[in-house]
Amino acid sequence: MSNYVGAIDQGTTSTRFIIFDHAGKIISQAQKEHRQIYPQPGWVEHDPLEILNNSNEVVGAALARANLSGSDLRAVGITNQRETTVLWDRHSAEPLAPAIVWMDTRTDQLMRRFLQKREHSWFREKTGLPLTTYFSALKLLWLLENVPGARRKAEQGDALFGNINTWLAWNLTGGKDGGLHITDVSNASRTLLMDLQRCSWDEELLAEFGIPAACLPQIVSSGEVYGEIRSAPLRGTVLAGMLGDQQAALVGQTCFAPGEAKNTYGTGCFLLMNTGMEAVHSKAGLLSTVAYRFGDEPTHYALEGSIAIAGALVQWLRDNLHFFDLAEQIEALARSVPDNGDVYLVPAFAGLYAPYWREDARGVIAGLTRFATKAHVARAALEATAYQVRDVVEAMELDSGIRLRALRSDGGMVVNELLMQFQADMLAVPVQRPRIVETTALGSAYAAGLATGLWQSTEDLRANWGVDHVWKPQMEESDRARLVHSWKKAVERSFAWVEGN
Ligand SMILES: Nc1ncnc2c1ncn2[C@@H]1O[C@H](COP(=O)(O)OP(=O)(O)O)[C@@H](O)[C@H]1O
Ligand SMILES: O=P(O)(O)OC[C@H](O)CO
Repeated sequence: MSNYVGAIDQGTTSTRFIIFDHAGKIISQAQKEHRQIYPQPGWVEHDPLEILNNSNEVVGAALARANLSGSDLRAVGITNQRETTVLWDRHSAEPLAPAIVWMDTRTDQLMRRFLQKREHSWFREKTGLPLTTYFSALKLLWLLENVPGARRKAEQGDALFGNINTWLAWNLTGGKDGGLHITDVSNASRTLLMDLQRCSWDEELLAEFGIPAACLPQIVSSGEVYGEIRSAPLRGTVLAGMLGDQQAALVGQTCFAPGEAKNTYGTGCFLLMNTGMEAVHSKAGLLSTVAYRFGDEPTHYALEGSIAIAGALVQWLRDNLHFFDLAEQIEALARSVPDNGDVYLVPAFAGLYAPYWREDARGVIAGLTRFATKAHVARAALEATAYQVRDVVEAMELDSGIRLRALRSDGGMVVNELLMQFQADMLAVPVQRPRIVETTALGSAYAAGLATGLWQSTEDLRANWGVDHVWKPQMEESDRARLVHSWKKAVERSFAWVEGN
């Protein structure tokens, strides 16, 4: 039997397909970006068909590069941008509308409607999540209320809801000719519709939101043989893993013991700490979420600090302000000045997520003087990610009572040395980058490989983890305190921009 496992990593910015071997080494990979669609302020959409086509394209390209076919893979896992909501017609396989992306805020009016009746705590107790625009429930409800005919189709089971994992899995396993309509526990825990303890759809929540059960996928584990892949180019292998991308990175970083944590710097930034078989309810503004459940093993939980805008701010400077042509050029620009020149940028483009959860916040640039240049703004943009992560770590330490000793990092931004050093300085603990930085894809490959016997247990996987680089804190405590103080002032300035909340 083959020792290769494939992972489809469908992220907010791009889709990758990576083939790994038993040691977690990359055998082949391909990647493609998809369009970000912004029809109105606050709206962010993706085209589900473009994502499906890109996924098939990168799979084909990576297989061809390694001269392999689907049947040369032992199994395939999917990992995905979470919460992003797709509703499609099961007979035509056509989406009823563009996918509503996780950071889209069009549902803020809907959110207020529900908050007039219920407190955040009611939703948190059941799901581990506050009621915000971030999670899938309100996005799905928006589609049911705004797309003509959608509610009727959903009630009759003719329209299917899914996050991107479900959409891809359904298409891979047969689509309109009998594709599996499934989601894994980690993705289901991000819908605001799943009971976090029982890991099943919660009838009270479905009734509260008016969501028909007939359109929901079946909740399955994160690693088991779900079924055969029936579409090209992966025909000949099985689908055996599914994990939300942030949970997949936790697995790829082998954070299997309570207290072990990772931080992924991508479009957004997501810090997850494994809390073992207990869902710890946060008092400091973090989320409680499912980390993973492999086959019949117990469900593992995590505390999560979600930051909506990290790498997306770099993209915004590139695409909207035309500061540079390539994301990586931000580093040279930011390094051309010795410090931030007292400029602070709070990227509250989608409100502020953890630990603030302020829907009414919007982006601000604070501290501007005639001295400030484009380079200071670029530096402030990079620093913003590190400050936001610091805020989340503070909350994580409060909730867990565990003092972080080092931060395992990964994601597209970890090639940025300036950011990584500044992060170590802001946290006053070392920041580590592992040898294999494609931890998200690796995590879902691990899920699929565990389900098909390539690895026997999670403990087996630890051997594949090793450090490539460590950034040690170098900043004086007094400098750190001064910078953090100004950042917190800037955060306050971003609040209550949107009125009527
Ligand atoms: N050298 C760099 N410095 C800072 N940010 C970068 C750099 N290279 C890429 N990025 C940012 O990283 C993000 C892409 O990371 P990735 O992990 O692929 O994202 P995702 O999984 O969300 O699609 C983009 O938002 C991009 O702006
Ligand atoms: O695709 P990423 O890496 O930006 O991750 C997005 C998150 O899953 C959103 O919750």
